[in-house]
Amino acid sequence: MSEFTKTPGWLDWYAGPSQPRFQVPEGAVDAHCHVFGPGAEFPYAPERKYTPCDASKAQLYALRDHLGFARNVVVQATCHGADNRAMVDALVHSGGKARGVATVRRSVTDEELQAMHDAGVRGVRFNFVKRLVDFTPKDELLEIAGRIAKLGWHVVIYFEAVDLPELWDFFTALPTTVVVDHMGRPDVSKPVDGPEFELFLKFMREHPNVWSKVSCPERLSVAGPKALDGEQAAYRDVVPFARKVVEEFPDRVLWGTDWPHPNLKDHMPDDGLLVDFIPHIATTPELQRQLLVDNPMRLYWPEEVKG
Ligand SMILES: O=C(O)/C=C(\CC(=O)C(=O)O)C(=O)O
Repeated sequence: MSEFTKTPGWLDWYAGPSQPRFQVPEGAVDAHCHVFGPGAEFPYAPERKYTPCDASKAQLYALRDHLGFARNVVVQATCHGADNRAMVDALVHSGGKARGVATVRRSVTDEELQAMHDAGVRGVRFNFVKRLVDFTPKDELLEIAGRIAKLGWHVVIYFEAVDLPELWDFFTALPTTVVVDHMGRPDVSKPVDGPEFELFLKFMREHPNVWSKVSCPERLSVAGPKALDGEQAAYRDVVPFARKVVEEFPDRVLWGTDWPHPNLKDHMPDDGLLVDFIPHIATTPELQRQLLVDNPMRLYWPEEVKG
């Protein structure tokens, strides 16, 4: 039993997800997911902004197998702060089938970075979503970026669309591949060809080192319908945004479940139905293979990619 009490109103991950109708291609990677604790083994960080339910590596890997994925990229969740032990433990027990993205502070040593590299970490996450983290000075982040670049790692950035103009200069100064979480969280009630999303597309167009995860429709959708009760065309308002990114940048997109879906307030999606969202945004077998296999393999397992 964990001594932690969940944040009031916390929604637990969906137990017993459906079998997806969409069969992901062989070797598919769930490139954005998390583990939470378990809190009794890997305590949540004192500075956390939420206390989740537990979501263990065994539960994550059972979901991977159920959905038909071959591998995972486990992203450090903010409830663990810069204590990467739960994430690293998941990598170490994955049989080489998981890579990770860490959160580190300036005080991290070269030995600690190397140990994380040996465990399978290939990136760091810089989070700018104010409800999730306290502010970290940009000079500290740039210093970290310079250090992890030497290991061949990349930077994952999480921010909300309205903050892109202010963060632009910082993002474009990063010396690594830069992966944006969830398309920079567009407001999907605005037009897909409006100025806000256009700015994000311009960010990707002008910077070939910028990639995007086209994930989290359940977080971005305003109008639904929800991925529940067998819904085969969920989150229709997100489709034009994600499809646009997939079609314009087919070799720089990633997809992930975001299991166990931290901080959802409205509903918890059925992960099987979330997989059924994929063919709505990557509409050909070629685009699906790039999104789910070729791109994540190039970024996270380059040593296994020939040529
Ligand atoms: O899981 C996500 O991608 C999004 C999150 C949580 C998060 O990033 C974290 O806790 O680290 C969110 O929007 O609350």
